[in-house]
Amino acid sequence: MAPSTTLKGDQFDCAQFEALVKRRFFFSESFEIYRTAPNFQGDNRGLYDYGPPGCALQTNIVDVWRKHFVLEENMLEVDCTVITPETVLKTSGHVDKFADWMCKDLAKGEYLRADHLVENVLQSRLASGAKGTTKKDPKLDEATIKLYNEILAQIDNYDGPELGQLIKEHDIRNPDGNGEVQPPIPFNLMFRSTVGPSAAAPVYLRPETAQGQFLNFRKLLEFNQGAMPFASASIGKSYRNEISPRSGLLRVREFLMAEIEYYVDPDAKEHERFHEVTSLELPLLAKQTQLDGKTTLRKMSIEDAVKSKTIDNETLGYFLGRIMLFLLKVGVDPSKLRFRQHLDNEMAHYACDCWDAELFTSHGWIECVGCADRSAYDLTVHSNFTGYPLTVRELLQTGPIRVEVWQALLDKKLVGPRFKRDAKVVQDSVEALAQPVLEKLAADLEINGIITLDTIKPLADGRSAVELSKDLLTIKKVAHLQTTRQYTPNVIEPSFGIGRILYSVLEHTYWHRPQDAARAVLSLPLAVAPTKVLIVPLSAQPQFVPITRRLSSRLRALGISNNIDSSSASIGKRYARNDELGTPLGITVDFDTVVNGSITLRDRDSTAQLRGSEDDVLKAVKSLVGGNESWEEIAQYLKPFSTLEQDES
Ligand SMILES: Nc1ncnc2c1ncn2[C@@H]1O[C@H](COP(=O)(O)OP(=O)(O)OP(=O)(O)O)[C@@H](O)[C@H]1O
Repeated sequence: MAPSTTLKGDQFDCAQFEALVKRRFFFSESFEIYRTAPNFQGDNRGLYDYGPPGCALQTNIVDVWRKHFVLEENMLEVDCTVITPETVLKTSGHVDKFADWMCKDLAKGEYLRADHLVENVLQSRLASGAKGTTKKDPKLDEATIKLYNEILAQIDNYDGPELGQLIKEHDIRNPDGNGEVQPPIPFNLMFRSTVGPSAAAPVYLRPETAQGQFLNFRKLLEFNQGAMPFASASIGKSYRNEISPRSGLLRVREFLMAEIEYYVDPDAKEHERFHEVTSLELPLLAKQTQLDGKTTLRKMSIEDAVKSKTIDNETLGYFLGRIMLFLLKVGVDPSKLRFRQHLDNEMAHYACDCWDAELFTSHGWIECVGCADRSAYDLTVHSNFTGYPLTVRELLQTGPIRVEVWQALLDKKLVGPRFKRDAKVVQDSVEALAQPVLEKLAADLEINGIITLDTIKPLADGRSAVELSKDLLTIKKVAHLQTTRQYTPNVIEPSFGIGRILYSVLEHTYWHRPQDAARAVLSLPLAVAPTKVLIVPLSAQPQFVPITRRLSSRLRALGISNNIDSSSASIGKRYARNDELGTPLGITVDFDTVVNGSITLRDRDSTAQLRGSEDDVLKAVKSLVGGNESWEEIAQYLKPFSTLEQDES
């Protein structure tokens, strides 16, 4: 796709940008040197390694994320396993439904993601057909342009058969070779394996961190002393066997996710900190706008969006606001951010509203954060399958009320002698049964006279189920005065793809100096820049060595990452190299330093320089890194300096 991002008034140059990322080793393809090795059978598409600046940038983005969400909101962080039993993902719906529609080009033996195929072909027809210079690309008429734009505006709304219809109707072919493609079929995106030498137990690599959080809900609620609402959070790798990963870090098969699950009473989706975000203006692309075939953004305050029900509820609105603040903090360009509402077909069947934070890059608009109201779906299905209540019990505000509930009673005189050491486990397993499970078991017991109950812990002989007959167990409806209310929380889930954010930030902060297209800069914010300070001695003179070492050690003691560049390159070249790495500050040590101890501080973006004593400059650096003072403020106590500026060219 043609690059159309503009930065600081210049045309974004995709090739130059990619060369920088590679040259400075932010990231690169995994197993790269094997690609050309003889008989290499592997497929390394969608797999990437991060180099030193990429690692540091990722760590810093995650660090800002943790402070912005986990610490700021007292979220309960968990770290769960990647390897997940099939049963868990069958229950969550992933085994049956976590699939994309795929077309095969039989002639080429290529697999293509159906929605991406339609999107790419129509977009390139629009791009070349607007000019209509060749026979192959005749000028498109107004009606076709309108139709293509309408299809593109709701491309995520089509299911497989509908995509198949579009492919047929518009004669869409594989752009690589122009071959016809087969009708779309679903392809499950999860990587499957087995555990243990017997290979009997099927497992998957998790496609999201969410399920591990849901399964620990009960323990998290207890940890939180039963108080609602609350959030859990998790940062970890997820795996998706993408059909055709082609857009670098944006579509990979292994990626770092940071996910929040906010558990809230379904009848009270207000948020106590909503007032903090009400006046924030979000660039919204609502469902109706897309259905009208348009992509016009509407700026709306969060307060108005929630009031008008454009955004379903306060909690969802609150998180969209917090997501925007986070993205801006790590360096996203606000003019390249939008929140797009999911269309009905695109949204999971259980979700009631869903918005994606999308960032504009040279690959078009890319979803970087999904924010969905998943209702009570996940906790309910896991609870129903396991019989383990994933619910909340709260005192009724209205006082006691009379209700009918299912009650299970074990005959204590019989249970002890029959189950001996296992009697307590059996008793606890019966008590853990949720109401819908009890209702079903009551019917089974009535019909069969016996039921099989999965126990919450293994029994002494290793089994994990017992049979209970009518003489032992009675399940009946009883009336009682209810003083508490039990409900399954709804879950609001902001889900971040760290790699997509990192890549977009690199694109958004990339530009080059107007006087020289070869001098590229990454204006990464101080908070996420891989290295905060570059220390450069004017030359390789030995007298500078103890000074640069001391400066480095003092900065380390302040917790500020730094790097000494005492290579023989000119000072301008050394600064240029570090501008490409996004290093925001530079300290220069020169002959005056040896005489009077003064050093120079350079600002990456403006190349402005200030001079002062070592103590004053380090104080200024600490202030800048901590976000306590701006460049203009430190200029009040440091002196302007310009001599070195000429050396930079
Ligand atoms: N293949 C991938 N590579 C990198 N990041 C991804 C990938 N798939 C998902 N993500 C990230 O995880 C986040 C949450 O995942 P979600 O399931 O909502 O994505 P998705 O809707 O499947 O994405 P897409 O439609 O682009 O495939 C996304 O917003 C994105 O940042």
